[in-house]
Amino acid sequence: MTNAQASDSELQTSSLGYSLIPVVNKLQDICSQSGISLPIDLPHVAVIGSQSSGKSSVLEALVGRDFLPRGPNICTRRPLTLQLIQTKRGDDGTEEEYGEFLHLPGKRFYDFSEIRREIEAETEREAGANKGVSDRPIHLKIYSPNVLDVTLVDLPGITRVPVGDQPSDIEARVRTMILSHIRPRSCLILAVTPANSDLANSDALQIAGNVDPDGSRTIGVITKLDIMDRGTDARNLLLGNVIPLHHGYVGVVNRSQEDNMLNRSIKEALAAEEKFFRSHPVYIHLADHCGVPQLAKKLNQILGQHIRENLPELKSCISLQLVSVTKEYASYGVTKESRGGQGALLLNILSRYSEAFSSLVEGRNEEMSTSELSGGARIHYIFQSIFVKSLEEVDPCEDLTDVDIWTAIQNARGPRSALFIPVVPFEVLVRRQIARLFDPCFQCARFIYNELIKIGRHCLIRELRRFPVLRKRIDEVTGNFLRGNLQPSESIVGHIVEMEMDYINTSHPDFIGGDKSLEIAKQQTRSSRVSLRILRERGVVESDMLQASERGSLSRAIIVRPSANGLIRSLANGAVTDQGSRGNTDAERYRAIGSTTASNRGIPSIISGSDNQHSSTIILLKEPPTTLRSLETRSEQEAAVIAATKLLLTSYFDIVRKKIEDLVPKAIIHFLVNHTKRELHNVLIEKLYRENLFDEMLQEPEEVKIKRKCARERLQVLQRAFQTLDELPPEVEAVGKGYSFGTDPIGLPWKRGLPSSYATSI
Ligand SMILES: Nc1nc2c(ncn2[C@@H]2O[C@H](COP(=O)(O)OP(=O)(O)OP(=O)(O)O)[C@@H](O)[C@H]2O)c(=O)[nH]1
Repeated sequence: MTNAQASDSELQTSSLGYSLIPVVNKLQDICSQSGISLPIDLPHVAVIGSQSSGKSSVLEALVGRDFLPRGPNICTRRPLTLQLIQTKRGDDGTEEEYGEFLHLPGKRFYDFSEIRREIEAETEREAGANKGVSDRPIHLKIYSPNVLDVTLVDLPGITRVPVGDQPSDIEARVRTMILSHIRPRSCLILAVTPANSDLANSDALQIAGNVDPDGSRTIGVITKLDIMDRGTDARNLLLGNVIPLHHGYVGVVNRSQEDNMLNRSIKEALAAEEKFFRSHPVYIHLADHCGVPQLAKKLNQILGQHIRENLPELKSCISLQLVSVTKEYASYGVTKESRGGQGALLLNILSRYSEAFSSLVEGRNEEMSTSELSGGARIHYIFQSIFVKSLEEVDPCEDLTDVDIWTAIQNARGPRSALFIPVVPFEVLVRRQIARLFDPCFQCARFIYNELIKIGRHCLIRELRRFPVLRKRIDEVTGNFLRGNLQPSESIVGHIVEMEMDYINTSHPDFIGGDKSLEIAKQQTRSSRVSLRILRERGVVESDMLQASERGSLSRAIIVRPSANGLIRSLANGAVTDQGSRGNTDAERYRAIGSTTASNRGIPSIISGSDNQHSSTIILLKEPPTTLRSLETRSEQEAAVIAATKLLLTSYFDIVRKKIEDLVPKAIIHFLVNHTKRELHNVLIEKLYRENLFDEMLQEPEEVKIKRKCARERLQVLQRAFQTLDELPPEVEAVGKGYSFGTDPIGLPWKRGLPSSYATSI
């Protein structure tokens, strides 16, 4: 190693933050690659002390550059905020270093002595040329690849006696100015005291004590050890025996005024300082407390600790990113190139699809929605709240009028009159009502089919996004299979209804039976007629009601005259009418009949013969009409028969309804739902697991491939970042003396290391 190299390295190691630069660089790389902004805001370092105590000299030595005005007659009269900004080295390794003032934006100072001149000039612009002091800071940024991002503040020195343009309260003003800079907890205080003054009366320590009474952020710096009285030394001061300080003291030897005049470089000054301490009989034993490099080390430890304290936050940021990128990466699934791998992947997907289908149907789905019903719950809803509920609302006599019932009874009776309820019309009517159940049953099966289609589409929805061809084929196969299963379900559902229609089991224990129904019906008819009569007597029944209730008796007395087509119809006893006289509704029909009879009341034309000479010899019967309909008017007995029939219908329909409500869902579950659930896996494998289809099935869109690649790269970066944080060099080890700006790292998660799930090789 040459001398020049050696002194270069000495200079570097004595620089503030030098040892931390690689660590911070690493962290910055981690952050920029992970897309996180570095959550570390290093504390700023303020240098305070009495005038000419050597503050600027200490600062320069720490930065390793000559750029500050120094000298017995040149003092700091405005705060100087020096922001060090780390820049990247050029690709060819070049190191560009320059300064820029806030008051001269865009102007770069590559010559550091020019920076010094600008500081002096700017000080004069604001504070005048005659010792005046101003609290308006000068902002200087130094850009260099060799610095740590940290801010240093050089403050005017404390002075008691006003000189030049200084106001009489100069001491108070400077103290206020210093306090405003060092009060924030994030400020690290370098309290500079010259060794040739009384430490017990140190201005720096006294002011620092105001804002940092426990000394947790103050470092004592003793300057001018080289010009102490002969025979005295600062041993006790440096060891903290005079005024103890949490972070202790460091003694330094800066360039003297003579050195300045001789233009001694910092390098030379450092070498001289080292020689001084090494050759001093007292200080040689206090190596930890002596020299600018030692001061830089102490500061670096404190800054390192600060970085360390911020690591948990950085680590948890990276951790969060790791979780989300791991998830994203997993969502793109794995790719398989070999036939075997493809086959296994396809099999796996088909199995999980079938499993997901069953889970959704059975309500075992892990991603169960809490906002709406899904899967099996919807099937249950369709059965119970739609199908069963609708069936319960069916009125078995809804579209059966009394006329319909009576017509059926008459037809079944044939030419005879019957005293009891005939079985045939009941069966005809009940069958007709049961047949109404076909539609809701088929609809129910179709609803469930639609639900199963939806469930199928919902299975592996995310995973299959990357295999659009496979998704389409799976949907096709599932759809076809479901359609195939719908057929037997509909068929069995149809059979269930048909079975009910084919055999009307009037011996069913729950069936009301003919006798009982007639008895109840008679009671009902009688009581309704009685109440009708009472109402009529009270004048409550309106004319329409009266008309309706009296139709029976009226009709019995009516003999219908020929209608337009000349036919004569007897309405008595069985009440028939022809098509021509039939109105649209029962009421209209009745009115039409009434008006016809009004002009023909009396002797029917078929027997009157008054306008026909030969009528006494020939009795002409009119042809019966093509359509014969029953009238609404009936005797009490007949009304009871109708009511009884209705009771029978309702009773029997209820029995059938209960059975259908029970059996149809069972049939649909068995033939459609469960059969699909059981066989879907086999069907999918049979149709889709073909080696010649592997490539086609597992074809991914280009977009997915790109996204997977990006996610993998980000994941690798984050894993590396996580690991790097665990392997930070000892520069960021905690300083034993407990300097702290806040967070206590003990027990925080950064120590736990890389979660095993992220450590999986990609
Ligand atoms: N011999 C010797 N001289 C020193 C030492 N430190 C500083 N000096 C000299 O003391 C004088 C003042 O030094 P500065 O660094 O300007 O002190 P300062 O505290 O910044 O001064 P103000 O800004 O005016 O308050 C300069 O001439 C320095 O060369 C030292 O350790 N030994």
